[in-house]
Amino acid sequence: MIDLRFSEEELERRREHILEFVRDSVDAAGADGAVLGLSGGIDSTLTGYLTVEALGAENVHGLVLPATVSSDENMSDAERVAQELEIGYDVIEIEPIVDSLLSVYPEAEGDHVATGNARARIRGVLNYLVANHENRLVVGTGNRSEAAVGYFTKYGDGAVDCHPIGNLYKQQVRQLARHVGVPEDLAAKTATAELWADQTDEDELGIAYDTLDAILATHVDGPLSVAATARELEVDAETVEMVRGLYERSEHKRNAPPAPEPLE
Ligand SMILES: Nc1ncnc2c1ncn2[C@@H]1O[C@H](COP(=O)(O)OP(=O)(O)OC[C@H]2O[C@@H]([n+]3cccc(C(=O)O)c3)[C@H](O)[C@@H]2O)[C@@H](O)[C@H]1O
Ligand SMILES: Nc1ncnc2c1ncn2[C@@H]1O[C@H](COP(=O)(O)OP(=O)(O)OP(=O)(O)O)[C@@H](O)[C@H]1O
Ligand SMILES: [Mg+2]
Repeated sequence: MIDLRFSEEELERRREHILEFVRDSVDAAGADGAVLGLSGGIDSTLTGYLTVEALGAENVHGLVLPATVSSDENMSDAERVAQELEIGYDVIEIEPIVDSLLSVYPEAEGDHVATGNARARIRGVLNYLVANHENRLVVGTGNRSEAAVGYFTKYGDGAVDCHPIGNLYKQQVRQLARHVGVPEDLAAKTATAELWADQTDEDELGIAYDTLDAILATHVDGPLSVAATARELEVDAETVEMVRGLYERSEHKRNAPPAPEPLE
C-alpha cells in the first residue's frame, strides 16, 4: 500500500493553508464566526480544533446532537472537545424530531437508511437555525475519502458552507489531528456515522480506509488505470472497480442540482 502521510513540514503547510481558508471563508461571507456539529469523531474534532485556531474560541459555536443510536462515549467525547476548546456549545436531543417526522410519515418506520439520513438532515437543519440566527457559517467536516465515494448524506452532513478538511484523505485527517494536539484516544477512534446501531464506515463501505485512500490517490484522483492501480497496490481489480463505481454513482452528491440546458 502506498504511504500518503505528510512530512512534518508539509503538515505545517497544510495547517496554515486550512486556517487561512477558514478565515477567508468567514470574512468573504461577512459572517460573525462559525457553527459546527461535534460528534466525538475525528473529522469534527480536527475541524473544531482548526476552526478555533483560525477564528478564536469566542467565534465558534458547537452543537452536540445526540440521537438514541449515539453512544454515550461519543457524546461525552464531543462535549469534552467543546470544553477543551473553550467554545460555547449546546446539547440538543434530536430523537423527538425524528419521532415527529415518523409520526407524520410512518411508512419510513424501520427503514434504517431513510431514518438514519433523516437524523443527519435534522442536524443540518439545526446547524442552519443557529447559523441564520447568529450570522455564522456552517463549517463542514467532510474529508476527501468520504466525498469521493459519496459516503455522506446529501443535504444532511453534506449541507454546509465550506469543507476545511475536504481535500485530506482519512489517514491524513488522523495525522493532522495528532499534529495539532488532538488527544490520541480521539485521533485513533474507529470511524462511525452513528446513523443506526453498530454502524462503522469500513463495514458499510466494505473496504479499509487505508486501501480506499490508496485507490483514490492512485486511480480516482491519480493517473493510473484500474489495472495498473491493482498491480501497483497489489489489490484485486474488482476492488478498484468497486471504488470507481462508488465514485461515479455519487457524482450527483458533489455537484449543484442540474437544470435543463437553456434553449436557443
Ligand atoms: N444519479 C442521481 N442523480 C441525482 N440524484 C440522485 C441520484 N441518485 C440518487 N439521487 C438522490 O440521492 C438520494 C440518495 O442519497 P442520500 O440521501 O445521501 O442517501 P444514501 O447515499 O443512500 O445514504 C447515505 C450514505 O452515506 C452514509 N453516511 C451518511 C451520513 C454520514 C456519514 C458519515 O460518515 O458520518 C455517512 C450512510 O451511512 C449511507 O451509506 C436519493 O434518494 C435521490 O434523491
Ligand atoms: N451526534 C452528533 N452531534 C453533532 N454532530 C454530529 C453528530 N453526529 C454526526 N454529526 C456531524 O456529522 C458529521 C459527519 O459525521 P462523520 O461520522 O463523518 O464524522 P466524525 O464523526 O466527525 O468522524 P468519523 O468519520 O471518524 O466518525 C460529523 O463530523 C458532525 O459534524
Ligand atoms: Mg462519526
